[in-house]
Amino acid sequence: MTVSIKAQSVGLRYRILRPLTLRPKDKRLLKTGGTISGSGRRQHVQALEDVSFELSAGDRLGLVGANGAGKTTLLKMLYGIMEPTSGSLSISGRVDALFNINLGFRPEATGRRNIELRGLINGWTRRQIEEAMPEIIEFSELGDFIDMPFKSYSQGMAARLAFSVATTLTPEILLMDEWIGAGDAAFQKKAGERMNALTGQAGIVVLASHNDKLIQRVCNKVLVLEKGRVKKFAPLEKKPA
Ligand SMILES: Nc1ncnc2c1ncn2[C@@H]1O[C@H](COP(=O)(O)OP(=O)(O)OP(=O)(O)O)[C@@H](O)[C@H]1O
Repeated sequence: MTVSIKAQSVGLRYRILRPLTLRPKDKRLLKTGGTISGSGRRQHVQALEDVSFELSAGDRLGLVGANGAGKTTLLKMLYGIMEPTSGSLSISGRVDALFNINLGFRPEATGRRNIELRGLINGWTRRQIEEAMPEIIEFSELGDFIDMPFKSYSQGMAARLAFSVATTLTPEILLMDEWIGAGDAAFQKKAGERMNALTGQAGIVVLASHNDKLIQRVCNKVLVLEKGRVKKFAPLEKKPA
């Protein structure tokens, strides 16, 4: 099976029930967020509208846009947490996501124990986990900290652990949020190389970030969202280093 993502005129509308207010609407055009509509208590936010793009094996997409432009909403849809309310989205390939570094990690458990737990949650066998363990620990470069509780890790150390676990047994489609920027320059370089390897093995990476340099380094395509609409979807020219 070939790995691919195809979004055709995808839209997503959040429904909101808000308390009644007599306060007049703020008519100023805001730069952030989708479009609010509706009347009375029943309102909705159009977070994505008419979003179309196609990705195939080997693509590394950078998802960019201002706060509230719809990046997280799109990632959640690609992950299958939410269905589009209009248009169609078809995805072939096993999807894995790294949205929030701390999500799913137990603060009191050691890094090593957390690797086991993550593995079990993701459906690995104990044997697979045992076999992958040395590589995960080595890639994370956490050294003796691997046997310290997760809560004693810095954000960057947590990012190293999360990334190492998620990419050692390679997913076909990897979705990621800004957090990868938490790693230091050396780790980001290594992570970038691993993402290249992953897409080299016919995978797809989608990375939402406000960090232009990171997107430039890691991605080959960019999707710019503005208030839920596609402003640009284009190949990314590699700038000379
Ligand atoms: N659960 C929700 N209910 C209602 N509206 C929501 C919900 N989640 C997000 N939105 C709205 O959808 C729009 C897009 O939000 P989203 O989180 O996708 O943006 P983003 O591009 O990831 O922003 P940021 O850069 O700030 O993380 C915003 O207008 C936001 O207010």
